[in-house]
Amino acid sequence: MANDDRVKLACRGVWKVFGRGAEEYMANDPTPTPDGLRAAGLMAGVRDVSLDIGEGEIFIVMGLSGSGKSTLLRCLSRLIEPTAGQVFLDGIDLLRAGEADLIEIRRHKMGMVFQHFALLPHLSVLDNVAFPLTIQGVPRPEREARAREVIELVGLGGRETAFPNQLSGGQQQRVGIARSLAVKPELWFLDEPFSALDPLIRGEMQAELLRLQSVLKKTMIFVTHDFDEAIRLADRIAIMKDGEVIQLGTPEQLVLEPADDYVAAFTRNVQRAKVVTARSVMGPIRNTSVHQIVRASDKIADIAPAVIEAGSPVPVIDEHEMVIGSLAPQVVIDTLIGKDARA
Ligand SMILES: Nc1ncnc2c1ncn2[C@@H]1O[C@H](COP(=O)(O)OP(=O)(O)OP(=O)(O)O)[C@@H](O)[C@H]1O
Repeated sequence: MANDDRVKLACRGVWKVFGRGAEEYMANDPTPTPDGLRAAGLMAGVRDVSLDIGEGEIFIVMGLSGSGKSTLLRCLSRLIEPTAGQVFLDGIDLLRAGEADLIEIRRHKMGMVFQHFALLPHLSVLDNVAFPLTIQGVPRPEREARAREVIELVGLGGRETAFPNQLSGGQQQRVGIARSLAVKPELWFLDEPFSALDPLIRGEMQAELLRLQSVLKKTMIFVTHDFDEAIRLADRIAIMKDGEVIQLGTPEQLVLEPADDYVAAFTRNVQRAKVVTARSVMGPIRNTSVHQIVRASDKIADIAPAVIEAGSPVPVIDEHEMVIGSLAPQVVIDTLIGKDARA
């Protein structure tokens, strides 16, 4: 997260320990080892996680099955009660909110999308999407207008009267997304929302999500076990293993400097040129007569043809249009073929 970004959601020292007597055990030993817990018949789904998630950020939680992703997401949304730790939404301690406040916060500030969320089979697309507003007591004309707006937004305009069983899996997922957006959530939790879809539809839905985000600028916490999906969507990725966040960084940071073999195993098959930026591989400023120019934030894959075509080093500019380095065609080629250009 950039320094000047506002923190929307934060957590400090969050633990979720499963098993009878977990609270008492944690009260006696606030930093238990996995072995100690096992001996007591307990198990930590989430171990001591602290995060700051910026407003408008797409924050991905990634890891193998059983690593604790869903449990962390549920703790952050307080769908389940953490055993220890704090969660702050806009600086307010969510774990101290009373039941009534929590219902209000969930209804008005949080949206949730799950892999298998139940659309109501006897309700039309319009009524499914308007359903959360019905619960809020929003009058019919207003809730239908809002529902039509979000149905349009997710590309289902014209299908308002269809029933769920008349829609494809991808379309049903769009209805679920529209329904979660109907209440204009500030925080959007998505737990493996596209995992049940075939690869082609999945790719379309990822593109759709990025398009929606460019318009809506929600704070998004998105769980996936698919690293390709993570790097396509993420501003930052938290990698989880055995309940812990073992690395947190941009896709580029994870690919260039994986913290350990577990992270490296995810990044191995990633096309480096799709995540590495000019800033990471550029050389010193050079005098050059080339007319081409690239931005420090440009991905190598996107600028490769232009730089190779230029035939000699191309100036690199930052967000203030200042020249901060140069990018040589050979470095671009090395990145494209997966050779570590920084070596
Ligand atoms: N209610 C529960 N009681 C006991 N153990 C649980 C409970 N819920 C989750 N766990 C355990 O906590 C660990 C983390 O589970 P979690 O569902 O968060 O993993 P995940 O990374 O989301 O996995 P997946 O990708 O398979 O959904 C797992 O070992 C799981 O068995």
